[in-house]
Amino acid sequence: MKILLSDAGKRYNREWIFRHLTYEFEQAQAYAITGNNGSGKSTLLQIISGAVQHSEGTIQYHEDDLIAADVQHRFAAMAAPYLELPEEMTLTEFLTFHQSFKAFLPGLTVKTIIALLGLERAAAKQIRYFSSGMKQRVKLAQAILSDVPVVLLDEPCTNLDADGISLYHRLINEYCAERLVIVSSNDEVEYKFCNHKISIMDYKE
Ligand SMILES: Nc1ncnc2c1ncn2[C@@H]1O[C@H](COP(=O)(O)OP(=O)(O)OP(=O)(O)O)[C@@H](O)[C@H]1O
Repeated sequence: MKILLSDAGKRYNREWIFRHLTYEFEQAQAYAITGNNGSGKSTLLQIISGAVQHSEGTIQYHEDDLIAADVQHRFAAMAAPYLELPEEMTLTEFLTFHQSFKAFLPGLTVKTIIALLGLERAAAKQIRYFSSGMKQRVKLAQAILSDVPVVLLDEPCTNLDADGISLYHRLINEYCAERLVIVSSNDEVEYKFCNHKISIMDYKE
């Protein structure tokens, strides 16, 4: 799996958020997108995920051949503070539902994932009653444990306590070595495992 950005740019109204971004993301590598608040890190990650449309240039996913733009989303999973969980579902219902359209990594079941997250006692609780840190653990699990080659993480340690941060590092170490991981963050705790760093500030006009 490769993601190729060629002369990519994004403009909101008259303001270019970034421009002339040419970059190759490769399998089994981890990338950090860094930059000041409001510089465009989340925007770039959402463009890579396909959730936001870029204004110029191209974003291509390749796996042997070029992957059509309308099916790129099948190859990536994302966790972000602004992506909501279905509040009315219980944790078990949500993970079962998720699995019906995006399988989890081989060997993982809804039950083992709940145990991995340390959320056994909340398995039958509606997500609306979860704390912000509990929700963040669930978001990380659905992104990192989905059976997809590309994992996109926006501010992955938002709302996590020390145990939650250890869980995050454990999930990365155990499940991400062979995948293409991109983290958008300003906090080294979130991206210290990344072996490539992209500063969005280098792609301002
Ligand atoms: N839908 C939108 N319409 C107009 N402007 C937007 C929109 N979304 C984001 N922006 C602007 O794009 C810029 C980049 O925002 P973005 O959220 O990508 O920054 P960021 O680097 O992730 O910030 P932070 O570190 O605070 O999370 C900001 O100036 C923001 O106001």
